[in-house]
Amino acid sequence: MSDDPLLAVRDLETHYPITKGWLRREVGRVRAVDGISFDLARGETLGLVGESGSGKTTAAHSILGIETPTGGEIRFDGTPIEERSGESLRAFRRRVQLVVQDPNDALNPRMPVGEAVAEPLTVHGFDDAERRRAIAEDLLERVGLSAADHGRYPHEFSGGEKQRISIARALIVNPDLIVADEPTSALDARVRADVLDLLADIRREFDVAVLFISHDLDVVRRFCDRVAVMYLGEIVERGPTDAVFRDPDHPYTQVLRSSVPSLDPTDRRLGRPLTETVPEPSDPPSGCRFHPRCPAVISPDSIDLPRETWRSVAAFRFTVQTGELPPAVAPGRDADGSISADTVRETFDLPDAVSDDTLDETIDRAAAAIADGNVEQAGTILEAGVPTPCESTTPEAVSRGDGRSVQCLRFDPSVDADQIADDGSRLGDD
Ligand SMILES: Nc1ncnc2c1ncn2[C@@H]1O[C@H](COP(=O)(O)OP(=O)(O)OP(=O)(O)O)[C@@H](O)[C@H]1O
Repeated sequence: MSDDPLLAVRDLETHYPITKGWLRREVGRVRAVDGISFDLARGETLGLVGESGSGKTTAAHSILGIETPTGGEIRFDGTPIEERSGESLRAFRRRVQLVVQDPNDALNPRMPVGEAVAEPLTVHGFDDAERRRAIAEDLLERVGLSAADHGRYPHEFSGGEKQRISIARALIVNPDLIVADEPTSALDARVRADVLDLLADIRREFDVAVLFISHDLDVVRRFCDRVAVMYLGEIVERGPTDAVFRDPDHPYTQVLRSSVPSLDPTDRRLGRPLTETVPEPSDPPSGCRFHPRCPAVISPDSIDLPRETWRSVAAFRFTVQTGELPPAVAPGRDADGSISADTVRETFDLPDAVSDDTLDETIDRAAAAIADGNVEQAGTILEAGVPTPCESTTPEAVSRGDGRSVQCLRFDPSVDADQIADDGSRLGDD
């Protein structure tokens, strides 16, 4: 066995072209995965979490060769996967198996489940039919079904049972890595726990590594040794699962965690995003991609405000720029249509005046533009008058010890602590 990690992903990039016209001219790119790196050791479980659209499935499909990466490198057992061909490629396809969210996608409705479980053996040249059947029956039992289920068809099983069958099918070729893409999301809560327990058991029994993809932090916390948090194609935080979820460093992880009350109902230091709109991965924000939504976005040197006031000002800017204004101030509002700049200030929890004169004038002008129904102009005014270092500087990953790292300017030693306006380690709900 080599010293290389089982899986080493470096600067992986998978962009999808956006094309136009019958010549299919490329007019842009969806940056679904945009430079992620991680290692997975033998027998380890790594969770890849993030909201829908953050690039988790694209990352998994790139590793499996279902999608072709546009950049970076993926090494499996020390060998770049694009260098594999012939026997080495066949071995890779055996050693890495996929379990998908909906087991119906993995099972042919007209094939008895025993045959479905045994099918990968056939594909990999295992000719002895009787032996194939015996192995499949053994696996059906090991995933909690019965050898006698061998001749039954998928429709005779519940969703949870079908997922057990697809896990048996993945295991039959004795893989080193299972990529599990939302394997329990389609199941109801009780069955989900059973299938997770099964996955945990077989991982130990078969000593198989698992790349576990999920938007469900609770599930990842129960199952994974380590976690990598993805946002808009990038990994923004990583580390041992317990440590990351107990005390997340990245505001995005804090926001994600705050949407899962069961993770720690006593912890009130929760963040809410400034805006709900997730930007398009074809046009990600500059600097830190989370900055337009980040409740801990950093104020520039030039603006010195109490923290809560700065947060309201930043929320004002980014909400106006997304164009999704609260109904009270949105263009086309009911009533007689006329509102004052003061109403705009009130709606956004902005004080009547802020201590910084230039900023106060910016807010006035933007509020007046909104009162006139000119949201775009207000956005332009705020973009120029309410800058943040988070939009102009791309954060590097900063090591936080114990195998943790975070990609956030709040942890960059060169950023002035005054700008962060708290101790830099967490969001407060103060
Ligand atoms: N074949 C494709 N062509 C163009 N864009 C794509 C393609 N597949 C995915 N995308 C886009 O890439 C981005 C990342 O999608 P991906 O499915 O990898 O995210 P995800 O985190 O797995 O989300 P989900 O949980 O919803 O599947 C999304 O904006 C998605 O619309």
